[in-house]
Amino acid sequence: MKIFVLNCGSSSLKYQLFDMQDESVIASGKVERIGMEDAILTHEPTDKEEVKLVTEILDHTTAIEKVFDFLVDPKHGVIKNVTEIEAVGHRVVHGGEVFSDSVKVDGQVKAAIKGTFDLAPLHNPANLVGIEAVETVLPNVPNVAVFDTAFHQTMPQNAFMYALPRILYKKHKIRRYGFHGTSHKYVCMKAAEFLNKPLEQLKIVSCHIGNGASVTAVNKGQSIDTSMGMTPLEGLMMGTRSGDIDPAIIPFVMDKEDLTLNEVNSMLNKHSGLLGVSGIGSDMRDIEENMETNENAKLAFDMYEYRIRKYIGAYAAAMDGIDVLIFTAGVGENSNLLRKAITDHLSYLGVEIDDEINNTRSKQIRRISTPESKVEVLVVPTNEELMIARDTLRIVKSSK
Ligand SMILES: Nc1ncnc2c1ncn2[C@@H]1O[C@H](COP(=O)(O)OP(=O)(O)O)[C@@H](O)[C@H]1O
Ligand SMILES: CC(=O)OP(=O)(O)O
Ligand SMILES: [Mg+2]
Repeated sequence: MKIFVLNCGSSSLKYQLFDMQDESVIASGKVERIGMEDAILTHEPTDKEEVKLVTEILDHTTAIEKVFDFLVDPKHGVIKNVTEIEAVGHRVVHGGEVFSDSVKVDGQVKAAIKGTFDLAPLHNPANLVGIEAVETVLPNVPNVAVFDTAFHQTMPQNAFMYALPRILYKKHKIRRYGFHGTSHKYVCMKAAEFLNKPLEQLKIVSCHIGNGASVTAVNKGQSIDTSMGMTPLEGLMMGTRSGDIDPAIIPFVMDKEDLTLNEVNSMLNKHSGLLGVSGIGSDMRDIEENMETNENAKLAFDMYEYRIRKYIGAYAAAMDGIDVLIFTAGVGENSNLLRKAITDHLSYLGVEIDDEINNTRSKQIRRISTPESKVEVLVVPTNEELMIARDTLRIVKSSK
């Protein structure tokens, strides 16, 4: 069965086409700058040459039509007809309290996704547009929604409630939800497999450190706490997001700088984090390159690392110990410097890493701790798209 996976952002989309017989990727790609005259579509067929198209793409439906054109293109295509696609899986960032598992999309599901627009204004509208665009282009194919929040629905109340007046939870569902669940779930499963131990026996701290970043405490296979909250802004310092701050700063800055709600939201989500502190950029590679000579870059790195380390300590406390520490996503998989800086300060937990292995680049799952280390420290490449494809297959099969 061929399954198409779509991850729609507000101005971009990423896709992968899988052959589920052996879970191989037939093609992948992305469309950036949707809404502009010079949008960029990059299509990467596994067995053919990559192709880039710069053209006007004003909305997601057009973007998806163009992607499907490439999938069947005589030169760059990988399938004869789009009808070969039997199901489509969508990353939906916010599932609110309604969804604790992936679901087949119908009118009710779409209404529920709409109902969470307020909780994830940057992500969910784009995700729904993606679903509706596929419905237009492939009207008879089942769509499955896979939620970032689903894995965290096992969090206990003491972890997910904010110490705010209770009425706000009742009226507006203001609580912590957590994100990157698909990734945290995948890497924990992979780690247990790699260690040849049942997931149900492990206390895992999973660090998904990408552009967006979150740490999750996974006890016996279940998420019991995570650093992101009602929105993907809480917790760690990120590429452009502030993470935890004193909430009193918001009205203070609005008053002093005469900022509107939109402006302060944009400051916290798009102009803070590594970018805001370093003044250089949001990409960890740029921070690392400048860290020796630029003290703001050094400070940004130190703050970033310190926050992750504090959350690891907090989650060791939450689970009364830790057996496995996982690093994943763009920064977590690639930055040996960051992993070293964090783990050097975890000796109180019995963490010890092998510098040589940590410094070796690889795309494979690997152990970077020494045989003496009391905690297994692993680098696990994440694969949210594969997880979405698997869930899509499971849901489509079970609904037949
Ligand atoms: N070699 C590297 N060293 C340090 N950071 C890296 C390296 N390669 C990629 N990154 C970081 O990974 C980030 C992207 O991570 P990714 O998980 O792809 O994010 P997202 O899915 O949220 O866009 C980039 O912003 C960059 O900072
Ligand atoms: C939820 C979230 O932060 O996603 P991303 O890392 O893709 O920005
Ligand atoms: Mg990501």
